[in-house]
Amino acid sequence: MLFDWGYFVSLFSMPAFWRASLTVIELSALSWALGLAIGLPLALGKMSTYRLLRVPIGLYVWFFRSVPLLVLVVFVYNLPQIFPATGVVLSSPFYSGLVALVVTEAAYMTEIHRGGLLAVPKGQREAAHALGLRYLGIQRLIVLPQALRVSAPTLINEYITVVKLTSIISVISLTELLMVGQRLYTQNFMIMETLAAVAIYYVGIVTVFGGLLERLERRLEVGTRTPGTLDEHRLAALRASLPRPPAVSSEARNTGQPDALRLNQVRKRYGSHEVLKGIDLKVATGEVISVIGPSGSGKTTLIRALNGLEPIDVGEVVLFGESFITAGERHGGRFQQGILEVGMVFQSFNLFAHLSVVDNLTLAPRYHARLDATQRRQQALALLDKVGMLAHAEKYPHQLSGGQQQRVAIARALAMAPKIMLFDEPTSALDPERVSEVLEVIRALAEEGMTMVIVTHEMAFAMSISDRILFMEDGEIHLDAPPMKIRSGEIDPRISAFIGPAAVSSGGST
Ligand SMILES: Nc1ncnc2c1ncn2[C@@H]1O[C@H](COP(=O)(O)OP(=O)(O)OP(=O)(O)O)[C@@H](O)[C@H]1O
Repeated sequence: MLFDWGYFVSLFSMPAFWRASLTVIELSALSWALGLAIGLPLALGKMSTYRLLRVPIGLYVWFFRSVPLLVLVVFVYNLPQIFPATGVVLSSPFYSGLVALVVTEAAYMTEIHRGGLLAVPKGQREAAHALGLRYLGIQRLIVLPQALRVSAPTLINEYITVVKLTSIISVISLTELLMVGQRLYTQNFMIMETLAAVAIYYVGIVTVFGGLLERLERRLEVGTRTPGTLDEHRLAALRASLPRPPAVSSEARNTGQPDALRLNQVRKRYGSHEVLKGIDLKVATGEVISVIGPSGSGKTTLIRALNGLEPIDVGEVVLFGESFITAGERHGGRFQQGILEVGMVFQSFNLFAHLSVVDNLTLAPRYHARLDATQRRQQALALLDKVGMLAHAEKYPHQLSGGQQQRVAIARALAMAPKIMLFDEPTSALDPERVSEVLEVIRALAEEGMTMVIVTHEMAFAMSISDRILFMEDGEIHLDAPPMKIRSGEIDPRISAFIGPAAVSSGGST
């Protein structure tokens, strides 16, 4: 039997096929978009620490990924037999098909989104938290934009799957493409020509809409964006238009003001391992404290406890004379206000990878509705200038070296005008030749009078910049002394050896 090309071609001008194509487009787009929207909160719920959310969502995903779509479609279409009230909607094959597809797609999308959400580094959530963003703000501004980019190729693939799955809805007599074709070939027996045309209609829909989504994906991809460095001429013009960066908000020390920070008997354990064993500490306004000690002694845990990134089990953190964090309590108005007064810089920078350098700086002020958009940008540029990064303002984090990223991270923390800066091993992830550029920025802040607590392994730097050095070991502070006392040799020789003779005798150089 020959292939009837004339008949085959005539099928592309048949209104019934075009109407059916429209049905397929509507059904697939709606199912995909609703599945995508519903899958997102389900994925967040499935990752939640609350069992009451996690378990039912897990069961939903397991069940609806296991049930064949065909079975579900027929079941939903016949639901009015049990619940007559549902007939208002479900007697329509389109809406029955839509419900079945959405229920199935939401289960698949939950897992796709979960993959995207897991791909966003935890450090970025912590950086956002340290900038005072709350859960929903962190999800909306940091996590979801990046998670969606990660899962975009799989989401687009899922759209193509949905387009093809709409053919199953023909089982309940929806006049989609396959149904129109079936009606034709049962009358004229031109099976091959009709099915070939049906296939081409599907291919056309997938090509057009899948292609559009892929274009959108490419536009959203930041990894391919490579804005350049500003040249000297533009840099000079920009610099001339900038305001002075905000001054460090520190009052003169020893003026009878309460301590900037005070820790009262802070304890923290992980399981049976007590990592902080009743830490008492006072940091006066304008003071620079360096925390040193062997690996695993609790330095990072201590500094993370100072801004609530790590909950404490016992004790209290007091900020400028007011209770800030107590055991088991890291929320409420005082905590949210306090967190804005404490800036944090992380070992691994934790810049927001989907935002340009300048947008990294404006994000938190925008979230907290500080200044207007122009002022925020001007302030951000001024801070970038202060850390020597103005020429790179429009770049993305992936375009920067480690030292440059860390300088941006410092400027980002400063954008919220904190009264205290915490540094958690700010140079540990850097190549040796990049260390000094970051240390110089920290030194400049110290000279301006910023109150700072710095966890560091840079002994000479700590000795040169600090008012006091804390030596931690096994969750306790074994030494709290000014560098002068360390240099005078009045301390435990073991600690002196840890600091190293070169650093002890250096008296200043880094
Ligand atoms: N989330 C966690 N769960 C369990 N144990 C942890 C956790 N975080 C830290 N610890 C443990 O607490 C102890 C102190 O860790 P911490 O990171 O505070 O030490 P550190 O002095 O900063 O070390 P380093 O200089 O190597 O960074 C270590 O024994 C570590 O294994």
